[in-house]
Amino acid sequence: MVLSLIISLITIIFVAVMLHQRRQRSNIPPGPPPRFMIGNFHQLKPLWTHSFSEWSKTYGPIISVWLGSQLAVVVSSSDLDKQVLRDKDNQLCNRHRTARMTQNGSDLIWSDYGPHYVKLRKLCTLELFSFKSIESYRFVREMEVRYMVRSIFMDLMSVSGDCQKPVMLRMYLTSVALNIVSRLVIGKTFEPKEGKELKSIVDKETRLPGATKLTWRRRVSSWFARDKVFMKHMARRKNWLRRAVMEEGYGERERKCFVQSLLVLKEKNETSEETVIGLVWNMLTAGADTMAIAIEWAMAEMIRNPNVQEKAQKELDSVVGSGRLMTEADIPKLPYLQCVVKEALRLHPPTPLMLPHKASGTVWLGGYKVPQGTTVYVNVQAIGRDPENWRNPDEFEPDRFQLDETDVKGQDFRVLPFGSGRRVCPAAQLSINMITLAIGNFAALLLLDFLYRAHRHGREAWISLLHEDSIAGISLLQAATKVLP
Ligand code: HEM
Repeated sequence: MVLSLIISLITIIFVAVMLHQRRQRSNIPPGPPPRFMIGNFHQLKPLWTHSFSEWSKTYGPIISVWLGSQLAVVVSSSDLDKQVLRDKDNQLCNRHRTARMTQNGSDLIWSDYGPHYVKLRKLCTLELFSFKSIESYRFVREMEVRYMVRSIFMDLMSVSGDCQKPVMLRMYLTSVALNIVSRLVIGKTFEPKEGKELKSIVDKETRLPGATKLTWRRRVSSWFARDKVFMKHMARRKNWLRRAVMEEGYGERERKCFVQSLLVLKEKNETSEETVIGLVWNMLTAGADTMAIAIEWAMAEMIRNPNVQEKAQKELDSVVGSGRLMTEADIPKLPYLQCVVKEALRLHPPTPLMLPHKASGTVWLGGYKVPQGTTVYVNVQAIGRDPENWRNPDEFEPDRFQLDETDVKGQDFRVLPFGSGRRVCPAAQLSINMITLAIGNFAALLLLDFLYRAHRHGREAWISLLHEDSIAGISLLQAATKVLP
């Protein structure tokens, strides 16, 4: 009797769940058939953007993907990204938070759109990313880039004899980007020991559940162990931030910095320690890798396309000459170099799926239903390569940007490396300045000297440009590029 009651109850619950799921799935965009419980996890490649782009070819520019029981909708056309980021931005500007790693939304990146978010965004815009603030830190960027070019050069010179030791640009780029962001945010650079610990924390974070580079088996198994793993990781991250950012004599920084303004707000009880720590973490993690990846790709494409490199160098020669290094003041006079940066960001956006948005209510996109709570991804990598919008979309042709004043900061929906709308990257201008400055300095100085040196020594010279461990998911591994003429 009891047994048959239990069986009937289980059957009723099962049928109710199935009916609910079926209702949920009606009218949603098409997509690869999901499996019970795991959805499409088992089909996802380590770089999700690749799977999404392939599925879009089969199912169309708006697809459904099931991440376990969580529905995600991915859009891959400029018409649809306009709907997500402009027309229906107010219903799609919340964030999908996967774990405690996302600060429970007390920071800026993972906060839902609301009074807390608006307050933080305003603070960041005024204190960090205003025109005045960006200008006031110009000397820091120029100093750091020069220092980087000099250390690469010195390291190359120290390579002895026939040794073809590759130079890992990523190493220098990540450290220069981190130095720039940390000076901006906490008014100092990290000690080598602090920097090492930060790197180890970030590396660990990419291997935690929710990270994109896990196999589906590890993802599913770690899903169940997530609480314990997260708690341990978060405690480590918090301790590091407390030590490196908050405690160590924050009053004695080189100059006024963002964290000081945050701590004043905290003393007045206008913000919490969690938010201060969250914001600092946001900037350090959002800033360093993205800029490094963009510069690395721009360099890789210049070396793959000697005609582009030659044109950029000619422009630099005529504007900057050989007597000094390029500065940010030269950028307006270097239109071709600006096009090189735009083209690198079009073809290789460092965050190819942007950051996940969430539907705050039911939204209709392209005639399909997107239920409340759905995670929405914009595949900016696929959109930047859409043959509907771009001629020879897979080719690196900076000239395409010379014909018109195409914007890459969120106004033109065919190319959105920084996103668009309410959640657009607040550091777009800062990043563009930094990338242009870095490749201008590389192109003007490093490559020419490098070629000269290689030629003089009558041997091959190699720069290893890309490496495996890229957050944005660069698939080209260890591409050692031959640079002899
Ligand atoms: C090439 C460099 C960069 C690229 C391509 C990039 C790209 C992006 C993208 C695509 C988003 C998400 C937009 C959306 O969800 O709609 C974003 C958000 C964000 N980025 Fe960047 N970013 C870069 C550099 C930086 C730097 C240097 C910083 C800080 C110093 C930064 C801080 C942020 C923050 C705080 C957000 C969250 C904004 C919000 O949710 O309101 N980014 N970025």
